[in-house]
Amino acid sequence: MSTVLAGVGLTKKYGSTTALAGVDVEVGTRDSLAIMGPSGSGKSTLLHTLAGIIRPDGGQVLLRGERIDDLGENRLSALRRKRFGFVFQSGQLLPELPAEENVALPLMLEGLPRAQAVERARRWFAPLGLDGLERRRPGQLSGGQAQRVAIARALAVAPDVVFADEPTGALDQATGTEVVRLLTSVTREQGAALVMVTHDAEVAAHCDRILQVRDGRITNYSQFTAS
Ligand SMILES: Nc1ncnc2c1ncn2[C@@H]1O[C@H](COP(=O)(O)OP(=O)(O)OP(=O)(O)O)[C@@H](O)[C@H]1O
Repeated sequence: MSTVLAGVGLTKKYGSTTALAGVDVEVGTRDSLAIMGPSGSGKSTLLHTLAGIIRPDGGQVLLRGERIDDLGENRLSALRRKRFGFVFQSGQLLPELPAEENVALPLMLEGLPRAQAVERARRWFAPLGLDGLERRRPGQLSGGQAQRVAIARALAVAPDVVFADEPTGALDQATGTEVVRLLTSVTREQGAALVMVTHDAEVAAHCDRILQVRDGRITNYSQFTAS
């Protein structure tokens, strides 16, 4: 496995609460990692630390071998925009923009002219089963369709890593399964790595590996060979 993103000896405290107590983790190209664990165990802190949103107190985050946790805020936010994609539980699409413009937005932020960005964005609709929904606004989409638009938006910039925080949390079981199946397969096809927090074991089972966190420590690392 060629490592894309690694966390080495990550620690984070909030006052007297230890959110991360020395975590080592890595993900590779076309690799997917699910982070599971009880409420308050440190899952979100770990995801946000790997994504350069939270700075660790100790340890390092390395993207393709280069340290990113000590970059200045401007460089770090530019890096997040270009090299990472994000899928949240819900509510991340801009309600006033059609789906295709929501997907095009990260490309426009990178300086691509609007027409080209929308043209590139449209290519994502068929692979994600969204054909014909390009001009719908988020309020005119089902929860599952909106999450698929969010996946397209996360992948539009061809990121190294996609981070997903409870991406199926607002969906029913069947829709959630369909969304996670697309998320894992499309991310893999694009050659990106996927890091996903979920409390749902069925959703986690779509990933190559599952990491269990408790009290800020990894307690179990399981690997699937047949995914
Ligand atoms: N900004 C913060 N300020 C203070 N304490 C925090 C902060 N963020 C997280 N914590 C604490 O750090 C610990 C880990 O929190 P974290 O959100 O990472 O857990 P989690 O496993 O994602 O939980 P959940 O499943 O409930 O979302 C918890 O005890 C939490 O209360």
